[in-house]
This record gives sequence, structure tokens and C-alpha cells, in this order.
Amino acid sequence: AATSGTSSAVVSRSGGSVILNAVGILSSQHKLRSSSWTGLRPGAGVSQLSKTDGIHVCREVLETHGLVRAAAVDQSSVTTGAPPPPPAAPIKQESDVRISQVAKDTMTIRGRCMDRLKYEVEYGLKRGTTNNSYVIKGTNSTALIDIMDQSFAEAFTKTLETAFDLSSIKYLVLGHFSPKRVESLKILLQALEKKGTSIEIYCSNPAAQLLTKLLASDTLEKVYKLKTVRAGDVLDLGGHELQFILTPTPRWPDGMCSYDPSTQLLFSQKLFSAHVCEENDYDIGGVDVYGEDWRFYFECMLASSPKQTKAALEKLDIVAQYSKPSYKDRKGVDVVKEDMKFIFSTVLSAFNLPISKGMLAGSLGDKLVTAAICPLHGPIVRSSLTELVREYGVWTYEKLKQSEEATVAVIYASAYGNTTALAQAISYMTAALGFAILSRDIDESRGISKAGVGVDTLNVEICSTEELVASLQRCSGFVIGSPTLGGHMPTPIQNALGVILCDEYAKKLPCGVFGSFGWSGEAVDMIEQRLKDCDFNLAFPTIRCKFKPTEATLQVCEESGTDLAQAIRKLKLKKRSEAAPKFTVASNVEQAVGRVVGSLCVLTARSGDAESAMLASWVSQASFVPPGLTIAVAKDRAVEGLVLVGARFVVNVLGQNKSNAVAKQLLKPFLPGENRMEGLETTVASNGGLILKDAISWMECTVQSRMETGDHWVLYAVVDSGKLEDDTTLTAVHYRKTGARY
Ligand SMILES: Cc1cc2nc3c(=O)[nH]c(=O)nc-3n(C[C@H](O)[C@H](O)[C@H](O)COP(=O)(O)O)c2cc1C
Repeated sequence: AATSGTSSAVVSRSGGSVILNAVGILSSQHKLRSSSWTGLRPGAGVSQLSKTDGIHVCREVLETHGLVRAAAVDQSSVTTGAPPPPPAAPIKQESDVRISQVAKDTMTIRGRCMDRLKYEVEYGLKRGTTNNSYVIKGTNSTALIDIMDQSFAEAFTKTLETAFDLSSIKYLVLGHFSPKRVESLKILLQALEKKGTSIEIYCSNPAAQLLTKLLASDTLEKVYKLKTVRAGDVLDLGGHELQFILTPTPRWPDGMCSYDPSTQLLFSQKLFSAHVCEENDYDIGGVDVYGEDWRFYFECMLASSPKQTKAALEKLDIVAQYSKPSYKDRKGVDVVKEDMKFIFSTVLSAFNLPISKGMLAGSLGDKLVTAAICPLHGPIVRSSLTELVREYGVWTYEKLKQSEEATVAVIYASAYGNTTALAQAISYMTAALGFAILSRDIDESRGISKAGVGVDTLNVEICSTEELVASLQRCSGFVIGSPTLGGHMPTPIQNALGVILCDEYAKKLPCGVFGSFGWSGEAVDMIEQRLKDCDFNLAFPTIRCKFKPTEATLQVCEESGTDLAQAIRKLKLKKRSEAAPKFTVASNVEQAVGRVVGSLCVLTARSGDAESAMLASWVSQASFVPPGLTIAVAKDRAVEGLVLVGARFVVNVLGQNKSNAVAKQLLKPFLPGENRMEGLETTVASNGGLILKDAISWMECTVQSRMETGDHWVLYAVVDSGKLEDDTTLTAVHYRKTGARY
């Protein structure tokens, strides 16, 4: 095995799954993966492996770093120099927890799930996820940073117990805490109680409040002490002086990052996270491999609150450790030294090799000189640190600009989260706050955001009346959502509705009503009626949802949000064009582009019980082998959310003189969720899409990739199967006068 110095590698096969732990130095993992498993030399320094319930711990490395207790390992799974079994193709296993080293005295414990976790199912990319915790061993004491969610609750504490002396862990730093993590915390505290030891929990004030509430009924108060962190607080572990940076956002009001200057690791909790699980612990492959996951996570979690995201990022003035050096006050050989350091650190970083302590020296003022970002989910960000930090800035700026042009105030309250899920689907995504099991695929912006309009989220249980009034004054539309509780709307919604009804400006705005109920649903009816009585302009049919939303309901929410935002944009454009001089003739460029023609097709797609269709003329063949097509889909098109990477759909090619009825049907305005193929004769394809009886040919396709092209997504799709139905009729071609329209 790839053993060098303190590094060691372990290969274990069990139950058809193969786990590879190569830790010690960061490079060993990388080397082993690339040298393939056939390259393992029998018996060469193969170390011990302890395995319990999917927990894989490389003991040798832990011992080397003094992080493991002396208890015996499960000898049944110890490998001691026997030739490793023949290599097998890596099999994706459901989940496991594993430990590896990140830097001196710092280990990461990663709960890995190769598919979506039960509680992460709102993420359509289905690339799995990880829950990352970290352990820092100082000379005085050891701290645990973050705990895993309930999917790993048992395994997390078991792993800790297997690998560490629990009583040596004196501090728990919670950069984020939620009800999803309470079970893990309880199990950990119970284990500490059994050991007769206790722990001090460092967290922000909102996390402390939630934690107190959620642990109120347990008898664990003797096991932990709470320390509410204030900005600038530090925790000295001996050789590792953790600095805390409070980074609240609406989604995570308790957000708190921790920075360890001695290793230059930034523990960023949810920020810079991604729901993706690869064999690597690091971002090997950089933005090419993880770019989409990072962007996706940002869009889902942070895009709706750009102001607060910007404020959080401003507190984290991150500079990659391998940033260009400052030559200030340096001359001659010192300048050369700085350059060498820069070159070495850049090279080492690109290969995820460890960087020596000497290399870490040198500070850049107040900036957080960072060797790696250690997030709560996804890979540790190292080789693409600079790019990701820069991208976060760019994405935030884009969202800020968007919300400056127009925003919709999304006003709601929710006792159990169902109305929240509706609010989020209307706003920007199909999400679940940890409780709802939703499986709808999502990517990029949805709902209101999809039409390029900003969202101002106002949970009226938290926000003040002043905030509500201010938001109403600057928004271009609003939606209001409420659950029905005891036959009524909750008091914060009653108050918010009172404010809205008195607002003369709000009366002129397009608006909408939504809410979840159990059996009678009075709240939504009352809100709708009061708005109608006062002549408010309801822009979409009121959304009434019984308990938890289904995929179809979420689709209605998303489309309603997009419709509302489109209406706002149209109003703005109309106002702008009324003020601007009139041009009746298309520009030269538009006329030139308009000469590009495409075949008229109908695209149909389905995901769960959500389905949609669109007329498409920007369709072109893109490859012979495999047979492939490109199709441009406008970003705010309803079907866009059903044609993400991996999605399957049908392209129906229309024939000359056979396209009118279909085109007419698909070009009429639709209500959110309305069946677009109503009245057309169709059969269901094997991939769930619809085949038009009138199509001259049809193809079943799978989306391979998507490219963002201005206001469209260009899909590249492979044709899985297809049939020519009519070989006498020519393809209908869409001729245009201008490239400014379809
Ligand atoms: C205490 C309580 C009272 C409720 N009262 C009503 C009611 O009067 N009418 C109704 O339709 N649903 C009622 N429900 C059901 C809720 O409206 C339903 O669970 C809804 O999904 C909650 O939405 P939320 O998750 O956004 O809070 C009640 C639920 C609870 C727990």
C-alpha cells in the first residue's frame, strides 16, 4: 500500500462494499485513488481497520496523532499483511461514517451518503451528501466542531467513541444547529453522561435558544454547559486558538464560522457547502467537478437573501493561503523567498498536498488567510478555494442586482413547515425545512426567482411590523400564506394582513394567496376574501394545500410564482417602453439572427406527478454517436424544471401542415399546473413523456448536460430511442422575421 512516513492506507471489503481509507498525509488518498487498487502491494504496511456498522476508522493514523484511545479493535476485521483480495469496481454503498486527517491535530469525521439522505431529498441532483464534523486536538483540550444530522445520529457517536477518548472532548462548537441535529446531540450527551464527563457547547445565541428549547424535556443539563458566543470571542485549545465569526442569514440565523489561525482552516458550517458525495474528501477536480453542486446549493439556500449573504461574506474576508504575496517592506532575497513560498503553496494546493507550517506563516492584515474551507456538507474546499470565494461574491452580486430591479414580498407564517414549503416553492425552490419528504427535482432558480425577480422573505413570526411595512413599500408584488389553526389564521398573519389592507400602495400590486390546512382551511379563504373585498389585484388562483404539498402542488406554486414575476416584469417593461422612443423595425442584428431556423417540435416531460410541455423550435442535432440533440429552453419556461441533467423527455417533431392545432394549443396562456396537452391525442412513452399522435417522428431523450446561455438553458440530450411515423410529410420549420422572438 501507499505507505510513507506516517501515512498509511487501509483497504477493507465487506458485504460487497469497498471502503478505502488513506490518511496521514493528504496526498495518500489522492495517490491511491489514481494508482488504482490493483497497484496495492500485498502485505506492505497494511494497517489495522476497525469497522462497526459502516464506521471505518484508520486506527494507525489516529494513533500516530494521539487521537485514538487504547481500546481493542474488532479483530474480526483487522487486516495484517494478508494479500488484499482482488480489486472490485467501487460499489456505491448507501452510507458510512469515516475519519481522515485534514491538517495537524485536525481530523474530519464524514457521514457519507451516496444517494440523497431522507432529509436532503429536496435536492434534485441526487449526488448524495455528506455531514462533516471536525475534531481539533489542542495541547490543553480537544474540541468537536459540528455534529451530524439524525441520519447519522447513532453512527456519529459510535465513530467518536471508537476513535477518540470521549472524555477528552471538552468542547462542542456548533456552527449550525437545527431540530435535525438534536437526536445526534442527545446520543452524544448520553454517551458523555455514561462516561461521567461533560462538555461545553459554544454556539450563537439563536442556536443556544433552540438547543435549550429542544433539550428542555431531557435530563441532560448536567452533561453540558452552554456558552453563547459573541462576535470576536476565541476558544484556546492550546496551540489552536479558535476565532468565532457570527454569520447569520435568514435561513440559518444561528450561522457561526470558526477559524483556526494555526492551521488556517475555516470551518464555514453551511456556507460553501454542497450536497454531493464523492470518494474524495477534497474538491479534487475543482469547479469542473463540483461547480454545479456549489452553485446549486447557493441558489437553493442563499440566493433569496442576497443582502444578508453579502453581510455574512463581508465578515469572512477570505484569502487563499496561496494568494500572491505582499512585497511590502521586503527587499532582495526576501522578495524571492515570498515568491518561492507562493509558487510552492500553489502547486501543493492544486494537488491537495499538505503545506508545511513554515508555509503558513505570513498574515494579510485582517484577512482570513485560509488553507482550506471545511464546510458542513460536501468536499473540503482547497484547490478551488479562490474560485469558489470569488464565485460566491459574483452570485451574491447578481442576486442583489436582481432584487434591486424588482422584488416580491413573500409574507407567511407556518407552524409545522407546510406553508413554508409552499412559500419556498413560490419563491425560488422546492424545499423542505428538515421535515417534509419531497422528491421533486430542482435546479437553479424556481418560482419568482426563475423570472429574474428578487424575493424578500418575511416570516411574520420573526419579522417586525416595520420590516413588513418597509418591504411592502419597496416591492413590486406580494404573496401571503397562512396555515389554518383552530379555524383561524395565526395572530402574526392577522396582524400582517391588517398592515397590508391599510397600505394603499400594496393595493395596486399584483398579489397571491396560499396556505396549508387540514380539513376546513378557513385562513386562506378569509385572506383571499378580505383582499378581494378591498379590490386587491390577485394575480394567480389561490393555492390551497391539504397538509404536506405533493409534487403537483409544488409545481403549481413554482409556476404561480413565475407567473407573478413575469407579470411584474411585463408591467415594468411596458412602463419603460411607454417612456422610450418607439422602434417598429427590428435592428440589423435581430433581422440577421432571425434567418436562423429550426424544426418545430413539442417537448414533453414528467417527474413524479408533475408534467409539462412546450413548443420548441430551437432544436438541432448535436452529435452522431451517440445520436444527440440540443434544445434551448427559456429559463422561465415551466417545463425547464423537468429537464435537469439526467431527466428524460420526449421530442415530437411536427410536420408541415400538421402543426397548427398543436402549436395553437401550446401557445395559449396556461394556469399554473394546468394540463398543457389537454385535448391532444397522445400515448405515453416508456420514459413517461407524451408522444403526439400527429408527430411525424418522436424521440425519447435523456439530458446529458446543460449550458447556461443568457436567458436560456441549452440542453444536450442523448436520443435513447425513437421512431419515424410519417415519411411523406416534411418537417415543419419555423420561419421568423426577427431573432428577437421565437
Ligand atoms: C392545533 C391544530 C389546529 C388545527 N386546526 C385546523 C383547522 O381548524 N382547520 C384546518 O383546516 N386545519 C387545521 N389544522 C391542520 C393544519 O392547518 C395543517 O396541519 C397545516 O398543514 C399546517 O400548516 P403549517 O405546516 O404551515 O403550519 C390544525 C392543526 C393543528 C396542529
